[in-house]
Amino acid sequence: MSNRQAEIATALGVIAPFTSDADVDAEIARRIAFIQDTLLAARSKVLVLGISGGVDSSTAGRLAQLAVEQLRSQQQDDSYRFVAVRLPHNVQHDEADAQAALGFIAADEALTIDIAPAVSGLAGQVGELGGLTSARRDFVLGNTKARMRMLAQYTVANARDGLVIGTDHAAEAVMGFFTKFGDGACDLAPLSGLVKGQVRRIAERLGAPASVVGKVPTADLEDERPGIPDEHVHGVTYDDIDAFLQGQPVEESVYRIIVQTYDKTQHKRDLPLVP
Ligand SMILES: NC(=O)c1ccc[n+]([C@@H]2O[C@H](COP(=O)([O-])OP(=O)(O)OC[C@H]3O[C@@H](n4cnc5c(N)ncnc54)[C@H](O)[C@@H]3O)[C@@H](O)[C@H]2O)c1
Ligand SMILES: Nc1ncnc2c1ncn2[C@@H]1O[C@H](COP(=O)(O)O)[C@@H](O)[C@H]1O
Ligand SMILES: O=P(O)(O)OP(=O)(O)O
Ligand SMILES: [Mg+2]
Repeated sequence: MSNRQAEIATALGVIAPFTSDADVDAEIARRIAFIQDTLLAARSKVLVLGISGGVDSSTAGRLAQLAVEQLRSQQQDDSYRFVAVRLPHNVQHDEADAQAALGFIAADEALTIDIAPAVSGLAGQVGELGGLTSARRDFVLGNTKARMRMLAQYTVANARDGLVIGTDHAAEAVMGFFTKFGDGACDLAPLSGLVKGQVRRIAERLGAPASVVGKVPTADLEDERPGIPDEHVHGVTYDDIDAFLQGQPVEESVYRIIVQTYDKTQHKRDLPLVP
């Protein structure tokens, strides 16, 4: 393992590879306890999370649901709740996958908020967008969609005195693959420090259907190119990223892409710059 690999893995809190189902179970229990401790410390009883149909939000959502179910029984208090939020932009092209995710999570409550009217309302007021090519405008509005989802989740959380869950983990964090103050904004991030394969392993162990466990990761932010796989954008695979983070040898080109991307996106993992 190179010094940079070790330094980055440490900075992102990457945990040791799982060697058995017992390791996976222990990690599930630790993360459920983290969610519970966070709620108790914040004196909050409600968790809110957007469910896209991807494996990350499915896993974080199921952990949240299990956390509140246990709290209800431990605290003898029925007001602990998990609210799953569908946040399509108009009609989501893979809505069936999102419904399968909701079926697996079995949330106390499921809401749907279409973000399209808010996104187009804002876009109509921003003159700068008119001067962009259609592809560039679509990309810029992709980040606006991620931020609108953040606004929707915080609006629900504010109304319910709840906390917003984020789904960032080490394999996304290292690539800065989130919209700053969009899906990167949250109150607690229970998947932190996991690599992508570990998220899938946890999902599987929690009983997620194979279609959810094996769902191709996508930010799905662009209207003109729905469902672009993250790996096409990264230029490296999640297996490559996981291997890098777990200190295994990787191709020179993979190493270079990951380290360069990590350095370029450092501002997203830091607090805002101050004088
Ligand atoms: N799978 C996912 O989780 C996911 C989700 C959303 C977006 N994405 C991808 O992530 C990317 C989004 O990131 P982005 O970079 O386009 O938009 P972004 O808005 O997240 O980050 C860019 C913004 O960061 C600020 N910034 C840029 N350089 C800075 C610096 N050196 N110091 C301080 N601030 C700086 C500027 O405000 C800039 O507009 C896209 O590739 C998108 O597809 C992935
Ligand atoms: N379409 C969506 N509906 C609800 N929640 C969503 C949707 N798309 C994204 N989200 C939330 O954002 C995070 C990050 O998604 P990435 O695929 O990693 O970009 C996701 O886990 C949902 O919580
Ligand atoms: O965050 P999600 O649930 O959309 O998962 P993925 O990042 O794999 O698309
Ligand atoms: Mg996704």
